[in-house]
Amino acid sequence: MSDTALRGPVRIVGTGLIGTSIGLALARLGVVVELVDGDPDNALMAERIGAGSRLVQLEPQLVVVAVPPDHVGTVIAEQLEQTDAVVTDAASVKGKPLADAKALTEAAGRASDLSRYVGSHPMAGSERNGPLAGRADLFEGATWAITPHETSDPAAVELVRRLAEACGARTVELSVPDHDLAVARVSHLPQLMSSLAAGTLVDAPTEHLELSGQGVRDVTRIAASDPGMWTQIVAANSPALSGLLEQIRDELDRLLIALSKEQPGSQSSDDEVTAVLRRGVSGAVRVPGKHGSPHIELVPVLVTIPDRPGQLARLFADAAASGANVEDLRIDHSPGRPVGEVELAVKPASVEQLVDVLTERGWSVHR
Ligand SMILES: NC(=O)C1=CN([C@@H]2O[C@H](COP(=O)(O)OP(=O)(O)OC[C@H]3O[C@@H](n4cnc5c(N)ncnc54)[C@H](O)[C@@H]3O)[C@@H](O)[C@H]2O)C=CC1
Ligand SMILES: O=C(O)C(=O)Cc1ccc(O)cc1
Repeated sequence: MSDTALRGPVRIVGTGLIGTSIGLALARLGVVVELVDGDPDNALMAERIGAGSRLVQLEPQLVVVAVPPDHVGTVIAEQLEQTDAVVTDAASVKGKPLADAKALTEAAGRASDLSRYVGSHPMAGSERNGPLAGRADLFEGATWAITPHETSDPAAVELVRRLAEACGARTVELSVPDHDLAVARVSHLPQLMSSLAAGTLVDAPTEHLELSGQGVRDVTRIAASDPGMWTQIVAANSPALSGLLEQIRDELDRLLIALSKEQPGSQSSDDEVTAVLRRGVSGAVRVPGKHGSPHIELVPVLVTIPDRPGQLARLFADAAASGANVEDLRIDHSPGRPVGEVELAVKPASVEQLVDVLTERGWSVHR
């Protein structure tokens, strides 16, 4: 294999959130996309929303496996056997699919097929699943990990890189074990922490929940993710995750001991709490900013907006008129309340100008 241009056809096996999003991104570039799914309704739905076609007569150049982690290795081995295509997958964990595919190809006496397989993992998604959650721009500006193994053909690696770039992502190449350690930290542990925090709300009285603000919404958003899928991800990455969970357990133990031994407010109990909070600040500033760029300090500017049609459009027009670039945006709106709160995040140099222009134009602004 020497031609590494992405020409298609691309066969997508698993037309849920990720498969459909990849199909939509490629189809809009004119690449022929074939859609395959164990659930015929999902393939039909993906076809209807323009992610490709269920019937493509041509042999695929590339197969993308986007099924739940437990099934990925089997589908990779099947596709390596049934086609001459390069095969990649999108699974959230890379060690288990590779081990499963390796065992199956070796058992079939076809170990050399594995040179056409290169693992990959788009680092974008959502707490929703299924084809209707798919979006052509899901991977725009996202990072996409590429995880070649020992016998991956360099030309196959290049083709998978072209796939990620065609979807608008920037690629990062790393080994399979490194990938699994990294995602344990930046994705799998955060998922479990979100689920644990949200779990404490199950029995909370309604009047407690009514006090919910943006903090609890941020922390619990991904707790709504599919438990079936995440059980598979967590099980497949258990060694890397166990180490991190032990670290958290030790910190929780120290915190609990400090809180139980001391009267609240006493010096050593406060020191332990402050240490936990300070470590959190130091960790949070290390999370890179959007598009994989280094973290930049942004300043939130809060604007109260009336809950009436057209108010957001007017706010954005006024923000644009100030010359400030809105780097990030959050809307906090509780149903039933007559106003919402919009947080515009801007670079420090733009704050003054933004606040002045919005105030002049009658907005209620606070920092
Ligand atoms: N949900 C997310 O945010 C992200 C998920 N991923 C990974 O992408 C993969 C797909 O995840 P989603 O799209 O979220 O799941 P999904 O649940 O939306 O879609 C999975 C699809 O695979 C189909 N499927 C299941 N087993 C199959 C088989 N053996 N053969 C053919 N089709 C089969 C299902 O019918 C379904 O349509 C998973 O491996 C996941 O770890 C990667 C990045 C982000
Ligand atoms: O919704 C979010 O913020 C996510 O982080 C989605 C996500 C889920 C699983 C992955 O393997 C990668 C990304």
